[in-house]
Amino acid sequence: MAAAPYYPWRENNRFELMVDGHCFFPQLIQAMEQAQQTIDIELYLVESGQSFNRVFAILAAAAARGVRVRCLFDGAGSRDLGEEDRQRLHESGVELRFYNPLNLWGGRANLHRDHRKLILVDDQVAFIGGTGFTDDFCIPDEAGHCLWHEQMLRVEGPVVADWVTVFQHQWDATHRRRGRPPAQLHRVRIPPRPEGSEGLARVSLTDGRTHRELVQALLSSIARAERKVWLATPYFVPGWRIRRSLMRAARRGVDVRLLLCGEITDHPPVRYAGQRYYRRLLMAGVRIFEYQPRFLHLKTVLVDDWVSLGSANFDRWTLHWNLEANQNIIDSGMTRTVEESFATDFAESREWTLQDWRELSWPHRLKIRLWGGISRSAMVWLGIR
Ligand SMILES: O=P(O)(O)OC[C@H](O)CO
Repeated sequence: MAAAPYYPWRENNRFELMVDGHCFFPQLIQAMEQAQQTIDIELYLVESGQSFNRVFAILAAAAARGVRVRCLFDGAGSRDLGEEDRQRLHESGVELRFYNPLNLWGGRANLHRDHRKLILVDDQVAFIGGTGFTDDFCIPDEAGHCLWHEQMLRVEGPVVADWVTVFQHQWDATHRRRGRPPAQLHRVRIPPRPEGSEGLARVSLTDGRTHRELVQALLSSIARAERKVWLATPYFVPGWRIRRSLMRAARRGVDVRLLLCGEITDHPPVRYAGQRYYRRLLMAGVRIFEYQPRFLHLKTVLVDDWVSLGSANFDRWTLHWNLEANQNIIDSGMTRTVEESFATDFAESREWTLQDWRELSWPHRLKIRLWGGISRSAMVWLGIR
């Protein structure tokens, strides 16, 4: 059995947190414009539109000046990337691969998705986070806001070499997809927390078929939490282990807060399905905030001074099926920045109380029961624990 990938902590890295498309999209564009050797992109959501047109122009120009440009897009997440756009990528010299294209006869195999979001430039700079190349993420409205509230991380330093390995591995694996070995889940040894508090970074992954190291790392951090566990996700349907660890931490006095989406969401049923956990979480002392201004799409966790940011929603569904990638960080500057970002978002959120739960309207309760029941049945039917 092939060993699951294992990435140690690396020292001397530099980070920059970029909040929302109006901030990170121009930086992504600029980095790709300046590429001299390689641009490697692994993304879930990619669709035709203004943002793709801008990216295409940069990639085509890069390929024309001799930069090796590789795009690995998920076959489902990129279904709205038009045929013309695919064609012009090919024609401009960009190497293009699709992870697990949807197949009418594929059955459950269609559910395995590459959900990672990773952009590498010259093997020197990595961008990791939750974005795709869609207008909702990248193109601001007249008020200067992008519809989806998102974070991306710019990383430089030794850990980038690990991201290069991650991309290369998936690029090769996608090419020889046929005849994959059967799924076999195993535990991965989590490297111990290193000494120090600056510039430390580690690649953390899940491959739903073989390992969920990213979740193991989260659970082990929460189990050791002393002060705070703040977790942001747009799709909050976690498994019982994560719910239990959050409640245990809250009961022992840790400040546990969830930052979730409010009514502005692309999947209202998922929000209702997750709300069925609110009562027990609130009773355990977990504070729940629903972000109001826009669609909150962040996937960020802060446990004391440990930060994890990337593609993982920590919901049962995607952890079971997907490839996910997060950057785990210990760095005092990043801790402060992430803390401030959470504080800003909490201030723009509605906080739930047990009183709110008791006073919920019956139509709302009905939706929670309906979508909660459907979600539970789907998990049982698909054998998701
Ligand atoms: O899967 P995410 O978290 O990248 O979000 C994309 C949505 O699934 C699109 O509906």
